[in-house]
Amino acid sequence: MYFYLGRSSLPKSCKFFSECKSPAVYQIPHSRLSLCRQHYLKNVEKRVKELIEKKHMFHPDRDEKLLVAASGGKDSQVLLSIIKKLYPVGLDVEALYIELGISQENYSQDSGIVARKFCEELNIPFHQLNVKDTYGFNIDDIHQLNAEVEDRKWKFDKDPMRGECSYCGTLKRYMINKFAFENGFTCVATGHNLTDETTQLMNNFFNMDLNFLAKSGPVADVHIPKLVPRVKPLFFISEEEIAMYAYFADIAHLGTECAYSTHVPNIQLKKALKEIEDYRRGNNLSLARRYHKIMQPVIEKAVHSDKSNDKLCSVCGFPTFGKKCKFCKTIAVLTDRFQQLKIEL
Ligand SMILES: Nc1ncnc2c1ncn2[C@@H]1O[C@H](COP(=O)(O)OP(=O)(O)OP(=O)(O)O)[C@@H](O)[C@H]1O
Repeated sequence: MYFYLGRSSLPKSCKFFSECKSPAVYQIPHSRLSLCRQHYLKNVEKRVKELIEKKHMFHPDRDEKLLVAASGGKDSQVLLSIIKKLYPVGLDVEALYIELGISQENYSQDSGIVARKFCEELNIPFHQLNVKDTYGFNIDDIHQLNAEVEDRKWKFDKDPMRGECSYCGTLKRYMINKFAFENGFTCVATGHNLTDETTQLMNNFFNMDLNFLAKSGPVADVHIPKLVPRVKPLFFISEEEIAMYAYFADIAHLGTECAYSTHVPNIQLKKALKEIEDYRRGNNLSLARRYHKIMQPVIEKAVHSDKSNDKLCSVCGFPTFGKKCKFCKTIAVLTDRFQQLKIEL
């Protein structure tokens, strides 16, 4: 079987230095290189390894402890598998799943089961945290709060309600970092891919959000006390390539999309970038590469992005730019609104 994917016709045999006579199964979108199954898997692993090494993300020879944020989706499942393949021994790797309480289509429960099972297969210690057990409410509750606020036509001018995805992102980022810091991890890896990153890049660009533009990249938060450095080893691998990797390597993952994420504006942006990619092949990869090489350093300098911020939140003691961190402010505001609207949790 091979994948044509609407591109120019796929040569019959693998083009891996003309050494391989196996049938080609997939053509790498940006380079048009047609490869057999085995060489395609190797090609992706090699590109991931190169980025890990170039950016000094982690290495078995250093005394490090890596935490992979595992969601059960294809990106983090592929990431777990590649890390274990590249570093079968010597690297201390564990995984963390955050149970967010998204019940539609059993999304959260199934995601946790898939992630846990795969970690057991790979022999990676697996941890799970539950948002509701920790903070008293979950994403379903926030969804209900949003609906009630809209029904009653309430307005909070100072701090308007945001979409579920925005709260979800704030909760996940905070909980993952807190767990990593308190358990001695030296690095957190997530499955963010090229498609996620270019979509976010364009979103930040359209908003002219220079602070976010300055921060974007495969490595983040290296010099901030109590913020464990975050790395994205799949930064230059597209969503399509990851889906193909998962298929050819037979990696189990949850195919369902979160029901709350289907209406976010970024979805339209992602579609637009895909259309551009269809007639300007390699656009996303060159956008990400050139942005980080040419423009990001200029923007970083212009906004004096303070990478050495050492302020700590007056409530939780984790990093912040103001007096209170965004997470503590969010928790306080939401707790207050659940009480005002008498929503049972
Ligand atoms: N519930 C979760 N628990 C732990 N980590 C998570 C969770 N959700 C997302 N992540 C981390 O954040 C990354 C990006 O998540 P996002 O929700 O954008 O999903 P995605 O791009 O579809 O990735 P995936 O295919 O891995 O779900 C994931 O790859 C994973 O590393």
